[in-house]
Amino acid sequence: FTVSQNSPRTSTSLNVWGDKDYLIAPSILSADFARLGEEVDNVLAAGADVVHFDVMDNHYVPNLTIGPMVCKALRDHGVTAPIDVHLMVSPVDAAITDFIAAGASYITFHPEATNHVDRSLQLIRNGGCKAGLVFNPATSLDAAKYVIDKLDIILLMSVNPGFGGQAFIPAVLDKAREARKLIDEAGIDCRLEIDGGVKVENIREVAEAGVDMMVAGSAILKEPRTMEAYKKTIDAMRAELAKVKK
Ligand SMILES: O=C(CO)[C@H](O)[C@H](O)COP(=O)(O)O
Repeated sequence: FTVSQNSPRTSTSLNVWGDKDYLIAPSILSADFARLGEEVDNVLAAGADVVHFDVMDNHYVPNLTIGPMVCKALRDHGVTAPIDVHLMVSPVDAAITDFIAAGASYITFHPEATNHVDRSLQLIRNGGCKAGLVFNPATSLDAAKYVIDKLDIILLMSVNPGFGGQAFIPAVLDKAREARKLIDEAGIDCRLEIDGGVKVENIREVAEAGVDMMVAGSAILKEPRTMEAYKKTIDAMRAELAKVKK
């Protein structure tokens, strides 16, 4: 993968970045890893915009998942949709470099996982990817203020990172409103993403707090694991999003 293929300004990701009010990004943390390619094909055929890819190192978070080889395997499998890599690793720069080479489209990391937030954001953008910071439920947005011109994504964790299937933490809705204000006042082209416990039942409330990129793992990728079942959930999410008051 060349940098230009990954560039948000030249790749297929352009169409799902600016043209849609809301992006739905199923988290493959909840996929059947024994048939990952098929699962990703099915969830994209069902209408997902983005593939959310959770990288956990058993150090920054208490779980161990997947790395750049799996990202490259999805590209080799034929996945052309944006791959949204959420790094739950420390340190971050080596992983950033590896994921750029592996075909990532967006890369986000936690500010407390690196000593050099500004430099790591530049590393991502210089690699042609969208760059973002991730904030845990109890972490303030302060770091975002100092690098706001280098952010394409602010990702709010609405669970403590490490595991899928946890309950949504409602206090994050206030933080979403704060982040939306920050983005709007800065006048930047920045998505506000949320991750953790998002379901058909709460997606509208999340959107009304200003979020425009929805990660959902266990709400979408579950039994019976068919394209039709995934489509039913994604369609129901979009129907809720269509009711959002602007
Ligand atoms: O980053 C994550 C956990 O750290 C997952 O993406 C997140 O939890 C999504 O799973 P679910 O929608 O089941 O809560």
